[in-house]
Amino acid sequence: MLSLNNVTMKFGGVVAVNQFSATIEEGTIVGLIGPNGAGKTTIFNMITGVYKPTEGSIRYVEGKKDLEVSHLRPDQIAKAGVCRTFQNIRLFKDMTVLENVFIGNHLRLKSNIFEASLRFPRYVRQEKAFYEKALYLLQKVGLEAEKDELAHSLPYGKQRRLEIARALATDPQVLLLDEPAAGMNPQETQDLMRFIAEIQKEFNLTVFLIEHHMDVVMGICEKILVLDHGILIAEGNPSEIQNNPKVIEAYLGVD
Ligand SMILES: Nc1ncnc2c1ncn2[C@@H]1O[C@H](COP(=O)(O)OP(=O)(O)OP(=O)(O)O)[C@@H](O)[C@H]1O
Repeated sequence: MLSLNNVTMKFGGVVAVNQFSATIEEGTIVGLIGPNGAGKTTIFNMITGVYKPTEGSIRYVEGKKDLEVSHLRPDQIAKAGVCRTFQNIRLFKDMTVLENVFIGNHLRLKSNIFEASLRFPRYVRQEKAFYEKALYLLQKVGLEAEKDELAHSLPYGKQRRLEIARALATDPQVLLLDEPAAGMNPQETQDLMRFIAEIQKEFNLTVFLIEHHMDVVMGICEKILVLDHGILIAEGNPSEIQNNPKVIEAYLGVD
């Protein structure tokens, strides 16, 4: 579970996020929507340690873990099980599809550099397991046939899937997706929705996603949070959000 309590983020005079409180329950898919500049990506940046909130707390509780995320570095947060994709795709463009996923595993590597360079049995075993896992994830995202192609040669929709596969390779418990359907055509968007719902079940993930495609948000999210000018103006299930006058005025009505 992620719990944000009265979180505020100020950049100089700009209050990007203002006293934001929300809970993202374990095993759910939650959407974050709102007009451009509402503060959505800033919330992701605080959850992943890119920014430290000016005020408030962000707790990540799962099993025996109970962490104050705002005290941790981005790598510590990723290692604790919170992983993300970015609004602008950030792949290793000159690496192959398989290498991109393989690299995601390295967060979980147990061998040290000495064992790796001498190819100790423990390292070789791990490498083999990672290779199989990377292949499995590529098959899951429908990119097995492209495994040896360079990441930048893939069409946009497939690059987005690859980014998700790489994030999954880190064994996250919480997956943050920043506009996963951006730039996708309606068919790719439909496929992506199915895919997110599928991986959520299979890997028992908690998914928190920012998205402008309302069909994605309304189709797969159990709960939706609506942000406007850094303030949470509504929270509810898809039909509650679609019928909320404040949301229609701030966002849905003007789309
Ligand atoms: N590093 C920064 N320095 C200064 N201002 C920032 C910074 N990051 C974000 N902001 C400002 O904070 C506000 C919220 O931006 P943010 O990117 O979080 O919005 P968003 O809801 O994700 O928008 P979009 O849908 O366009 O991606 C904006 O006014 C933005 O200019």
